[in-house]
Amino acid sequence: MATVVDAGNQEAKGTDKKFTVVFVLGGPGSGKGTQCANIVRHFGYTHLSAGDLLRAEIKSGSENGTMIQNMIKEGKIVPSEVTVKLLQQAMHESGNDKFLIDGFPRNEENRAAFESVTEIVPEFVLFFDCSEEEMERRLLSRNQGREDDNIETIRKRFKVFMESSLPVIEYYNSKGKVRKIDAGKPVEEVFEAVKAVFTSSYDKVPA
Ligand SMILES: Nc1ncnc2c1ncn2[C@@H]1O[C@H](COP(=O)(O)OP(=O)(O)O)[C@@H](O)[C@H]1O
Ligand SMILES: Nc1ccn([C@@H]2O[C@H](COP(=O)(O)OP(=O)(O)O)[C@@H](O)[C@H]2O)c(=O)n1
Ligand SMILES: [Mg+2]
Repeated sequence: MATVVDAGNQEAKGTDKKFTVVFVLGGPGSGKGTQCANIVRHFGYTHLSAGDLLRAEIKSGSENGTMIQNMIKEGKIVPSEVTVKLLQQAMHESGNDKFLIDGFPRNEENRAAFESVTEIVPEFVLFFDCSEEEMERRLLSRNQGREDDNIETIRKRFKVFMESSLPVIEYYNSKGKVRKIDAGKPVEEVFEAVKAVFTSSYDKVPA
């Protein structure tokens, strides 16, 4: 496994730049995964959820599995080295060249590591803005059997989002890359706003 990734890294230096990437960010339960499924159907991107890749890594029995599982249970952010490798590997294996990267970068370390390893600059950053009250309600009724969808871990994830992830969104905002969506509305209404962002990104250079 490591060999594949290392080969990817070497070849990729410079060549990953051919990939188009949209980062999909927002608090836990803001609807990132739900909207990504819609975007894939309409716009032909491949959806890569950093959380899903980490959960698959736990299931695969990888040597990092226990460490990843403990961090997810505590709502902490897994070291970038692990997550960037999983993302890079998934991009290379997909056969596509357009990606929605969901739930990443979640902190400054994630952002800097991805940028230096892949040299990819995101096309734009979709930011799902939603109140904690609504996100909490959604997470508590998500029913996917996730070990981190309990009130104790949810509170920790909200704290990490405010302290570590919002600054990354601010960083991209200062570069004019953020497309903010009101994610507190029903799924269909949120998707209308999302579609408008993708449609206009094809016609014009972002202001
Ligand atoms: N706009 C919405 N209104 C109400 N419920 C939603 C909405 N978007 C997503 N959900 C539900 O909320 C939960 C969390 O959504 P999900 O897409 O998994 O969010 P995230 O990936 O940001 O954590 C899921 O059960 C999903 O069905
Ligand atoms: N870039 C990332 C993304 C997720 N994760 C971990 O995976 C957990 C679940 O992430 P997720 O994106 O699936 O969660 P949601 O925002 O979809 O609810 C996070 O709380 C982190 O513990 C991470 O460490 N680094
Ligand atoms: Mg998700």
